[in-house]
Amino acid sequence: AGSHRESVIVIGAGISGISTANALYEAGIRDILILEGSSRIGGRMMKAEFGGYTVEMGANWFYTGGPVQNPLASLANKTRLRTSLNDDSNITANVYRQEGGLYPKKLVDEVEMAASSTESFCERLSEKLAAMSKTKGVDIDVSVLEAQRLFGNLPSTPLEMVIDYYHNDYEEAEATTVTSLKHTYPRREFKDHGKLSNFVCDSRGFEELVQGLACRFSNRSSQHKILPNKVVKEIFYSERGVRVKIEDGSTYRAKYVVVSVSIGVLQSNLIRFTPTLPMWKMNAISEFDMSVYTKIFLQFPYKFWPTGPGTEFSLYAHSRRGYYPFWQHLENEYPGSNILFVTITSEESTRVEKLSNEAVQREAMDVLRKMYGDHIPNPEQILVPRWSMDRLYKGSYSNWPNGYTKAKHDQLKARVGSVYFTGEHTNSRYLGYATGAYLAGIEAAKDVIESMKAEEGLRLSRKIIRIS
Ligand SMILES: Cc1cc2nc3c(=O)[nH]c(=O)nc-3n(C[C@H](O)[C@H](O)[C@H](O)COP(=O)(O)OP(=O)(O)OC[C@H]3O[C@@H](n4cnc5c(N)ncnc54)[C@H](O)[C@@H]3O)c2cc1C
Repeated sequence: AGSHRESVIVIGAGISGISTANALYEAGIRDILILEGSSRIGGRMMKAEFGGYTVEMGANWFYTGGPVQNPLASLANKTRLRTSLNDDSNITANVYRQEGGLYPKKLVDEVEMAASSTESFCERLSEKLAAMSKTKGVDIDVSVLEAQRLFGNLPSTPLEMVIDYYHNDYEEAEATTVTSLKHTYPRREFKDHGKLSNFVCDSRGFEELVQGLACRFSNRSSQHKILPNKVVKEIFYSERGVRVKIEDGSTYRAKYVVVSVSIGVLQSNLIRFTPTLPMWKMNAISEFDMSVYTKIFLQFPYKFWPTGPGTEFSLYAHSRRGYYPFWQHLENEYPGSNILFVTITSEESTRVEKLSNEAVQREAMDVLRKMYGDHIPNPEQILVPRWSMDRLYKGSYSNWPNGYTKAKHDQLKARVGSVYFTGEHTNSRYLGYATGAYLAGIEAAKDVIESMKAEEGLRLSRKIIRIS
């Protein structure tokens, strides 16, 4: 390897990298090389076999029912992905107190109503800030928590905190102190694509959708290649092109490189750029936020939780915000699987991901015994994904922090010479979501094609000058 020069090298075979390659292929570009650090395609769309069932360690949901067709839904249709519609409309009936026992639904409904009006206020304030920023020509923003304070509804009791968690942290996987109001509210993903929550429960996994995209171009007759186990450690770039160095000692050359690794990986020192990236680029990278979202799966010898309509989701209210707060059972998707999973995020995630499985199980079981009583059995299996610890991800997905301007985000996705950037974090509308990653891939491919055309034009005009 190394002597042949490709047109484009794509780093990463997650949905954005594969989407880039597919869009380039559709534009007629044939010599593309995809270098993937792990042994598989799919990136953060990642299944796991757990207790005889397939669960999703990464992306799990896509949203439909809105005015804009979700491109992921069409891809899911093509692959005939098995999904189930999640329904959280009865969640206020399933909120547990720290010491056990359910809160009265009426009380929770009141807190939920207050949280919903806070959310409406946040949406209105966000639109006002956007308008003000435009007229004044400066980016004016506040954090979600500051907006709540302005509205006069700062959650403080365990019940208020867990409902607020469910409205905010559960979506952004980050604390409300960090998250930008203006770039988060209203949530475009739901406004555009809809609020129908399609939960992927397919033995081929959500990643099958990425496989399906890759199949379009990576057949034997095409020169597109996807090479697994190629961890990129250095990118040399100049006017003439790029040279990409792999940990295994191999080197690949191309005219252009598209980097699709997560913002967490860009913030780490896994990939060295030579020459060093300019200061504006490094600042844009280091000031963005990578959140952590952890789904912990537990399989039990038998069910001890309620099943049937309206039982799918439960909340656990603890005085420590975000302590094992969000529970879901898989009885609708996989009847008889006896699987529960709990979602934790941000600081709790980074804390828990450092613990042993045994320690996590002890904490989770203490919570479940508060919720369901002392008699319940220990799980037979536990699965703890550790996204923040994995050097190929360094977290779960990006989050737009308060104070980060649109101009800075433009710099985050801007190319540096022949180095292009894609990935979910580069899509300003649906960042964090797999849909955003897919669309980001198409955007990056367009940018590369434009450069190719510009260069072709330059070459042609030089020729014309020479002839005349
Ligand atoms: C726990 C969790 C839950 C989520 N839930 C949802 C959800 O329900 N719905 C939703 O829409 N989105 C969800 N997401 C987000 C979604 O998974 C991502 O937005 C999307 O998959 C990102 O795709 P990507 O191509 O941008 O990045 P990635 O999938 O990270 O792809 C980048 C690829 O680059 C590779 N790589 C990294 N470093 C190197 C290197 N040095 N050399 C070579 N290769 C390298 C990685 O292995 C990876 O395959 C979730 C994510 C997580 C982690």
